[in-house]
Amino acid sequence: MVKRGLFVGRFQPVHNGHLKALEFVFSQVDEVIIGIGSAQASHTLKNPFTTSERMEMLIRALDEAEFPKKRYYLIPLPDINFNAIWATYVVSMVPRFDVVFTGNSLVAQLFREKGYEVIVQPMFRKDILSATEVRRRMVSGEPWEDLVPKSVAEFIKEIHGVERIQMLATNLEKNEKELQAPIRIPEF
Ligand SMILES: Nc1ncnc2c1ncn2[C@@H]1O[C@H](COP(=O)(O)OP(=O)(O)OP(=O)(O)O)[C@@H](O)[C@H]1O
Ligand SMILES: NC(=O)c1ccc[n+]([C@@H]2O[C@H](COP(=O)(O)O)[C@@H](O)[C@H]2O)c1
Repeated sequence: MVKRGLFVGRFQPVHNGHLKALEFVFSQVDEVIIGIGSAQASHTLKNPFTTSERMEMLIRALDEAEFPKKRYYLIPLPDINFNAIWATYVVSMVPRFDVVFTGNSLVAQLFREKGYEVIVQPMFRKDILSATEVRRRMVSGEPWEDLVPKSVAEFIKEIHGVERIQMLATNLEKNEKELQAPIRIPEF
């Protein structure tokens, strides 16, 4: 029987750390189930991209890295905000798997408590290879392209992703300023 591994991330956006982690996962199992976490979320500073955009990034990045499509499944996983039953919920949403690969300690704990084998995958340059850092650079106008696969950088440009994040940041700043502005009591 094929050995399947589960790997969950939000991929906001896909970066070279994810690719390194996935290379490791592909070296350990025959097939990889890639869960796209917080699938309901988009258009916020923490989760700027839609699930369909994140899927497209994964497909292009995995093509670029020459992982054959028949070796992976992409499955959107909306949050349920209910940690005690999250692992059971994931099991109900994806095909059978044998082992979980993660660097997220909560994900590791929730699956271990349900009796699953969990392998903590190695981290690669976490100081710069994190989606938080990619988004920070996009907002501040710093170069971010080297942190993501070439095909992902091209796709983000195609969909005007940087403009979207910068707009979200501007809107947030504007809303914060409005909230801080003194309330004017109209004169009667
Ligand atoms: N630099 C990295 N090297 C290896 N694995 C990584 C790296 N960054 C994230 N991962 C793995 O990706 C999964 C989490 O995916 P996620 O999309 O949330 O990444 P993230 O960069 O931590 O995101 P964010 O910064 O937005 O919270 C975890 O299993 C984590 O171990
Ligand atoms: N209770 C829940 O809904 C629950 C619990 C654990 C992880 N998750 C999700 O799994 C994903 C894990 O990815 P991160 O490593 O980016 O946190 C996220 O989308 C996170 O929201 C959800």
